[in-house]
Amino acid sequence: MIRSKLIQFISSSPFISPTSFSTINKTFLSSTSNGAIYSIRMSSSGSGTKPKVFVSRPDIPKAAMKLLEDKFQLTIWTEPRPVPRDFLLQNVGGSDALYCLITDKIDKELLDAAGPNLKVIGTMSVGHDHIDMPEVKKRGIQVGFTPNVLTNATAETTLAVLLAASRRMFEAREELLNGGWAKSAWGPEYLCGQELTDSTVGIYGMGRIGQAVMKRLKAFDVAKFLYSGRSAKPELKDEANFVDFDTLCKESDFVIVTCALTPETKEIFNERAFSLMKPNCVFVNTSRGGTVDQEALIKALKTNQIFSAGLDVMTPEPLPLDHELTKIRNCVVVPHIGSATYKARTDMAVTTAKNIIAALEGTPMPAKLC
Ligand SMILES: O=C(O)C(=O)CO
Repeated sequence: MIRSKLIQFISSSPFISPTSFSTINKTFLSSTSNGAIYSIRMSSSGSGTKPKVFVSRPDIPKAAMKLLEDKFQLTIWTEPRPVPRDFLLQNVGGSDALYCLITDKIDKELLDAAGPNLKVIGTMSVGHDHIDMPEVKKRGIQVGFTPNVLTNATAETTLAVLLAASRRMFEAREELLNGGWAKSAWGPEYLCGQELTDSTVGIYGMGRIGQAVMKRLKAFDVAKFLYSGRSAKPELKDEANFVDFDTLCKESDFVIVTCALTPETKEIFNERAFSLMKPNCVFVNTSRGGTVDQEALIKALKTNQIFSAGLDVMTPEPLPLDHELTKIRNCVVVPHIGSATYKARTDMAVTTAKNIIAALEGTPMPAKLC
């Protein structure tokens, strides 16, 4: 309310033209081509010689901001939501580095807007499908990312959605709240689900996160682990069998997707893949929504072709409130919280800051993508 009043006041202020900045305690206001006024914070006067870093979110863990503030002139988007595209395009120009998130699309248009000074992009993520990598490489821009530090948190989330989907936790809560439990009481088949004990678990994409998921699932007395993806990993020969994609779909009681989104994995879980799966199959996705043909998944869930799904990722994100996925009984959906622990997010932010510092100071990045 106060903010919208402030914006109204600023909009009608004769001192602020559509392209000008106005100082309010180091917070600057800028309007976009459609007339909306947003604010950014600048960490120093702007006339210094420090390299310029655009930070696309204000709620970056403090430990990382401190590292950046000490060395650079920062321009920081001030609202805890993704920076509007047109605003980013208008304000990123002249930056030496860009601190971005998976919600920021880094494409040719954005790189053009940033201009020739841009030397490094630090993405606070392990996934990088939001970055046009060929274009970035062509321009000689370095990219840093955050592998390893979010592996455990994401593996934990994978288990959480797997168990919620296999043991029908969302349905159970609904029953508790809507009186269903009061009606049926304890019943032999009431809210029964699928058990991991003696099951076959298939992991698609046995990278760092896939392996961390397998390690945790071993405690559940799984009978067999299968995995599929680009290539077999000899070091896993005693723990899991490398199989082709169809075998993974056909033989697994749980199919878990932990691969990166690439042109090869785009919508690889399609109608045909779901038709191969067992009716008791629990499908879990904590990678990217784009690996799934969502209409095909919805059909497979509605027709009980598979038992249930646990999804941390989907298309689009955020999911509209009335989206079909939110209404399907046997689908557990959570809002992309894979790496959402304080520890992981702090480590991701610090790694991103260190990547940017290293690139701008000409030393090796802790986690370099290119
Ligand atoms: O790091 C990533 O790629 C994420 O999806 C954040 O959880």
